[in-house]
Amino acid sequence: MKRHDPIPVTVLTGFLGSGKTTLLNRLLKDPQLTDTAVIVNEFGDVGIDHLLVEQSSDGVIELSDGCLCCTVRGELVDTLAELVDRLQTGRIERLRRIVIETTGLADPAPVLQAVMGHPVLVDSLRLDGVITTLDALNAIGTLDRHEEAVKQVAVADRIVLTKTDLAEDAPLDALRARIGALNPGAPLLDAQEAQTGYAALFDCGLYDPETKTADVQRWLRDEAIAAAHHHHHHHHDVNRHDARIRAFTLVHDGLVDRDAIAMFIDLLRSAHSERVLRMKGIVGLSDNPERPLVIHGVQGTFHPPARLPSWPDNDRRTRIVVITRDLGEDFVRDLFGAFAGQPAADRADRVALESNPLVVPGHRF
Ligand SMILES: Nc1nc2c(ncn2[C@@H]2O[C@H](COP(=O)(O)OP(=O)(O)OP(=O)(O)O)[C@@H](O)[C@H]2O)c(=O)[nH]1
Repeated sequence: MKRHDPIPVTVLTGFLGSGKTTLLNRLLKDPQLTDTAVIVNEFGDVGIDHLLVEQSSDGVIELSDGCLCCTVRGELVDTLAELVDRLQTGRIERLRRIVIETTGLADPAPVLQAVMGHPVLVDSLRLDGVITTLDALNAIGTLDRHEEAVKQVAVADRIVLTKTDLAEDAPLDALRARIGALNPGAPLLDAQEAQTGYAALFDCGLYDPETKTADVQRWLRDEAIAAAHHHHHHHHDVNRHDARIRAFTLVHDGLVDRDAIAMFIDLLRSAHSERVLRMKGIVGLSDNPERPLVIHGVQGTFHPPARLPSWPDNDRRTRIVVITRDLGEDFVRDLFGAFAGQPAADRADRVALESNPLVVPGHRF
C-alpha cells in the first residue's frame, strides 16, 4: 500500500464477554493480518494474548509478529493520530490495517465517528467495517435488557455468533431471526466455523484504493435488505429496543443532482443525526453519470463522498442502505424522493412534507 492511501479500520464491538478478544486472538494468527495495529480500549481480565505481558511508556507495543498493540489512555483520536504520525514519519514501516476493539458496554457510534469524522484523520483512515460479536448463550437476554447491544447489532457489517458450541439448547433460530430483522444486510457468521476468518470479516468491499474498485454487492448487501423487507411482518411482540430500529434501501433508477443529494444528506445529518445509525450507498449523478458517488455515514458523520472511476457492475441504480432508530422509513423515503425528483407517494402528509421537510409528518416508530 502506498503511504498516502487511507488505512482501513475495522471496529470490533460486542457486548461484555461476548467473545471479541477470543475472536481477535484467533484472527491475528492469520498472516493476512500482519502489519495490523490493534487498539483496545482497556485491559480486561482476558487480554490480547501477547499484549498483557508488557506495556511501553507511550502505550504502543511492537510485537514480534509485526502487530502493533496500543491501549487507549486518553482520546481514541489521539491514539489514531499517533499511529498515523508514526507511519508518516517512518517510525512504523508498514501499517496495513487498524482494528479497534471497543469496550463491551460502548455505544459504537463515537468510535466510528472518531474514525470517520476527525478533520485530520479523515484523509488517513477509512472505515472498512464493523464486526459485532454476539454470545449465542446470552444474546436474547442481552438484547432485551441493553439498548446498546441492539445498536451494536444494527450498525454491524458482519455479525459473529460466539459460543454456539455451548448453546445446544438455546433458541438459535429465534435469535437468528431477531438479528436478521434488526440488520438483514449483515452476514451472520458462526465463530466456531473455520470460514469465519479473514476473508469473511475484513475488506468489507468499499472502494479499495489499491485496486480502484468497489465491491458494492459485498458492501451494501442491499438485496438481502430488500428480501428481508419483503417478508417483514410487524410483530406486535417485538422487543421495544428492536422496534426502534429500521433497515431499508432507497432505490432510484434515474440520475440524481449532486447538490440535491448533498442537501438530502445535510438535512438528515443536521436534523436527525442521532437517528441515522448508518447510511451507505452508491449514487448515480447527473453531472457525470459514468462516475458514481459513494456515500458512507454513521450517525451524522460522513466520510468525504468519493467518486468511483466507474460503476463496479451493470447495476447502475442509485442504492442507499439506511439504518435508523426512531426515524420512520416513510419519512426518509419521502425526503429522498423529494430531493431525487421522484414523485412523492400520494399521502395526506405529502403537502406538509413538501412545504417543510424539517417537519416530521411521517415520523412513525
Ligand atoms: N466455549 C466458548 N467460549 C468462548 C467463545 N468465545 C469466547 N469464549 C469465552 O468467553 C469468555 C469471554 O470472552 P472474551 O473474548 O474475553 O470476550 P470479550 O467480548 O472480549 O470480553 P470483554 O472484553 O470483557 O467485553 C472467555 O472466557 C472466553 O474463553 C466460544 O466461541 N466458545
